[in-house]
Amino acid sequence: MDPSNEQLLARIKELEQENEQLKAQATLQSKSTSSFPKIDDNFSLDEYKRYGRQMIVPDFGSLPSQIKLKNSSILVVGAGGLGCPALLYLSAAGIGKIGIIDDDLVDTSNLHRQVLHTTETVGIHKCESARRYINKLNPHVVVETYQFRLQNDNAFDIVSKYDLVLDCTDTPATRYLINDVSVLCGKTIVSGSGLKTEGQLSILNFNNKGPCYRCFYPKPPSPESVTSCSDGGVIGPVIGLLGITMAVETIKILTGYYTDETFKPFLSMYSAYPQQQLRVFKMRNRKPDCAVCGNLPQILKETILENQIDYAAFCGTVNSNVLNPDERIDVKKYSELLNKNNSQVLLDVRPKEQFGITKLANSINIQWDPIFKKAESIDEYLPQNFDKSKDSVYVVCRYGNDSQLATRKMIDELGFKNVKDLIGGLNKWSEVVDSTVPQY
Ligand SMILES: Nc1ncnc2c1ncn2[C@@H]1O[C@H](COP(=O)(O)OP(=O)(O)OP(=O)(O)O)[C@@H](O)[C@H]1O
Ligand SMILES: [Zn+2]
Repeated sequence: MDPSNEQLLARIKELEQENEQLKAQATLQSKSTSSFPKIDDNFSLDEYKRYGRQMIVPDFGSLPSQIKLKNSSILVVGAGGLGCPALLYLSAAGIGKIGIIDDDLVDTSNLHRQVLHTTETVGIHKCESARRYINKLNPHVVVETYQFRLQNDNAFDIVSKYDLVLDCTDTPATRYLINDVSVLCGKTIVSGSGLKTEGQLSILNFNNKGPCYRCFYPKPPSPESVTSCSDGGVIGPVIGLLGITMAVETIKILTGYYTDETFKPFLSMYSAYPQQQLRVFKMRNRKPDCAVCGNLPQILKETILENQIDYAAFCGTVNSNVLNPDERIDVKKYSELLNKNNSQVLLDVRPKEQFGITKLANSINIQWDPIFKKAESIDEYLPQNFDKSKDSVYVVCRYGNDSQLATRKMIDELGFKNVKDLIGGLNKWSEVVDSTVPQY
């Protein structure tokens, strides 16, 4: 397509989206001001009816608890697999103000678990997609959205505006950032995570007295250990269940069910396979010498935060100095090379489940982890007359992170002289060379 037409179509799509947002806001405003007049100091008839079934549950705490929810504000970091179900139930429950921060756009691969987003909202900001859903579900909730990443330079301003923070990001770097900033701002954190068939939940810095994440894990892991692109996937309802339990705990905290006396730090772990299991472990109290929540003077704590790793650069990409430029190859160049000569070895270092979904022709699959642990096994898979000292090997993975680490290892430790990493992996291949290769 002519590039100017493409730009025009993209602009039309943007304008259509803006138009829809304006219409939705206008409808909402007219509804929330005129359709639901208050019948007392607190609620409209609609709200009494809407929240009645939870108000009558004795543990919930009746009308006073519902009023507390209405007067509460929460910040949900990440409108993904954990954030969507948490947002769904918390907005339905009647939290007064909900902030959502996420810089990502809705992708088709999100839809099996990120239940506020729909096929219709693919391509738009997750924040906006979530806001639309919540507005339809419960117009009494005020939704504030931040369509960018939470990072060092904005975290204090944003976190300090809310009563409680839900960490729904599941990324190690952001987990430390949310922890440190929330502790310094005195906010309780409800934190969740999930992978494959399992998940965990904990409450951190409860009432600014409970233990924080650094009481258990004082230092962030090294960038290399968290930038693997073999992400392992997750079963939708497993992460959904964790998001919902985060909503339950948030309600208990905001309604005052837990007190300083009754709250005991815990970590709950859910496994779906082979049989459902929920285990709750007691955790220890605050560590007096914790660098963030311990008994250090405030000024020192802030210095600790300032001197931390660059959170924005921490996630998503392997250190750019893992490989030299001559140890990497552009996917386009590699495809041209293939057209001339088809004899080089292409090593695919993804897990076998992913290799089973899609692969490039004539590739050999040896997963990055086993290569790392048991390097000699690579030789068994190579063609018989393969000469490590001169023959070429190209290494590919899903996004191009693991392949860099594998390439480094093969050159430094395994005696390969001619190894190159395919920049950007299969994803890039699908974008640039062959769009029939599915991105999953
Ligand atoms: N620092 C951050 N600030 C704002 N949002 C964040 C931050 N870190 C992560 N997120 C968001 O948290 C959400 C986490 O969602 P989830 O773990 O389900 O994965 P995803 O990134 O959507 O999916 P996939 O891994 O398939 O691309 C994402 O939408 C991501 O953009
Ligand atoms: Zn601590």
